[in-house]
Amino acid sequence: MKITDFSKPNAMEELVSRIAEDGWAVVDHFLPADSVKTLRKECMAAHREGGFHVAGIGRGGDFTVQEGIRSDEVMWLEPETDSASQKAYFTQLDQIKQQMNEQFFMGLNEFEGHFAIYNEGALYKKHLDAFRGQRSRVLTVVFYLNDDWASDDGGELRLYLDPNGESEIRDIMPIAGRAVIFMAERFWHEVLPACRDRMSITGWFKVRST
Ligand SMILES: O=C(O)CCC(=O)C(=O)O
Ligand SMILES: [Fe+2]
Repeated sequence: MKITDFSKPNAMEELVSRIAEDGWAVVDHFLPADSVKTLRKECMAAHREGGFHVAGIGRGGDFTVQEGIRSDEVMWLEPETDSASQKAYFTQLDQIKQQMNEQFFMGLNEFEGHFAIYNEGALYKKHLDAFRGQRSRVLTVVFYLNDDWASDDGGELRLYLDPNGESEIRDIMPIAGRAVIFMAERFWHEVLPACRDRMSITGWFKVRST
């Protein structure tokens, strides 16, 4: 699996062309290690303070909590945050947005995202992120905050590259500083259960709905 190293020169060009060509990309060192560490601390502190809620499926009147399908807890991020690390994350995302819009006319607009904690054993079964009939969520970005993640910890993001089948999959470990970016309407994916707590920021770029 090709991984773009964001600490190397020309990584941004490589990343945006991979998203444009393949529809998905994996990036390591998306933020400096100390920012990732701070984000992890902020995530844990907010959780301790009770800021999270059990995630659900669907929207508005269709919203339901179904722990057999999805069992993470989330807390939405505030765009006007005081946190320097959250600002650094938003700044990185903004660069990607600008490049995707300038080079590939993607029309990405606002970003909405949340911290997520998957407690030991939690999962998110195979799904698509874009709600049917709505074209607002176009690009998914998942960013991982987990130190020292080992291959037998589980918790991989399983990405299905073939929209019609299950043969072409990629299992991606949720290691600290790694981002996975993919087209929200195109890629089915799931979160496999882990044997330890798993933390991330998941979010979506939207296009203006007309
Ligand atoms: O945490 C991940 O790897 C993916 C999370 C996800 O699929 C979602 O929140 O929609
Ligand atoms: Fe998802």
